[in-house]
Amino acid sequence: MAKPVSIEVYNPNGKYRVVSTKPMPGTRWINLLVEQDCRVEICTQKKTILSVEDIIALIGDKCDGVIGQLTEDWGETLFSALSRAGGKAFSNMAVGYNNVDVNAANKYGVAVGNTPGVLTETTAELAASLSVAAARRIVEADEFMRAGLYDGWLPNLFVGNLLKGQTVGVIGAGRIGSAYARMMVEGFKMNLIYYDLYQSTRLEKFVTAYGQFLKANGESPVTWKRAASMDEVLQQADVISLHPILDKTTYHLINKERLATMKKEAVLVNCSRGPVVDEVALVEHLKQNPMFRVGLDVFEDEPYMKPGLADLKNAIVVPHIASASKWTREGMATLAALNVLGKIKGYPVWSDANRVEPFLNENIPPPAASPSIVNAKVLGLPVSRL
Ligand SMILES: NC(=O)c1ccc[n+]([C@@H]2O[C@H](COP(=O)([O-])OP(=O)(O)OC[C@H]3O[C@@H](n4cnc5c(N)ncnc54)[C@H](O)[C@@H]3O)[C@@H](O)[C@H]2O)c1
Ligand SMILES: O=C(O)[C@H](O)CO
Repeated sequence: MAKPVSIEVYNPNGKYRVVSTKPMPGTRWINLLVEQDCRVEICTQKKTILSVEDIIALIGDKCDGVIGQLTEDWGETLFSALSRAGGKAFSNMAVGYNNVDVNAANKYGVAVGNTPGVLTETTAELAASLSVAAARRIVEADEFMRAGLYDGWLPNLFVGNLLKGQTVGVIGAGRIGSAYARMMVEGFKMNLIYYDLYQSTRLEKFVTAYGQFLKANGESPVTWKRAASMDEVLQQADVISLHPILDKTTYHLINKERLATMKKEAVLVNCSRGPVVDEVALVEHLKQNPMFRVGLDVFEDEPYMKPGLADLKNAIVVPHIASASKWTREGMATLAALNVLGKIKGYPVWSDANRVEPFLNENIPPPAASPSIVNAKVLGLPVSRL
């Protein structure tokens, strides 16, 4: 029998019951639900990762929709519980939804939402920050300073890598990968090599135009290349950032063999999902190659790190904060709430999940649509004409 969970309730007499498994930033998402006759219940349990049992208890006997988190296991058990409670909608408060079994949701006719776009630039900025921090050894130097070890400028103190003129490699040049590539190309004048299953024409045009601009101003132009294989990126790039989705094709994409083909002084950044990298192999590679550096936002067995990683000076580790800017997190909460609300109210699905800005403007009411439902096609949901 699941233990009772503590909750905070808004608009107790609302017609539709919407549950959020976590308190989320901002109040707009709550107001939007309340204005549309929802009773909003927010789980305030002091437990970071809720179990399936905890969430079943939250769903209860009657629940129209749930906003959940990437730490939760949304599979057959939870979708059947939600369906039994009359629920028709679930939204992750995240763009990645590898924690969700979409086939199970389809089976129960539950719409699955995610939150693309609003976190693109914020996540790319963290990947760029980790790239610079790793290349220039910023965290190591900070620790050295705080430890009182600095006793004067030295020619060899914390020498790192110059980014300008080097090659940045992007694996998974979707929304975030492309935004990161633009930052590194424009900000540090790096050349680009990328690998994705699809061509990113917009990104290529951007780099071409920027290269022409630099040339017209008497500077060396930047270049781009779409690699035929991921291995080409790993072998040629000086800084490599991983931005694919996590699925069967990207699990352990970076393994022992591939690490061995990378440059000895390369920088590897992961802001996608932990299991994209074989972390045990990475720890061994970092030990063997002290000038190889990594910046990691995500880990294979979150919240844990593989043994040895925390002791390595050539690794920068942060706790899955890539999307953690106030604007983005509030926007993610809004998109997740509107995904659920849209399905409850029978609204159509927004036609372009890459253009969610109209939902984020606080000065106007959001469009009457669900911003992003990943299984809309399978469920045969209508698409907005707006
Ligand atoms: N660390 C964080 O806090 C954080 C924040 C946001 C997103 N993410 C992760 O980043 C991922 C990407 O987000 P996005 O909005 O850019 O998604 P996106 O769908 O726009 O981009 C993903 C790209 O990966 C490519 N891809 C898929 N399989 C591939 C493969 N086998 N090899 C190479 N490329 C492949 C796709 O073609 C696509 O272009 C999310 O799924 C999520 O897991 C993490
Ligand atoms: O997928 C996502 O959205 C992140 O991991 C959290 O922002």
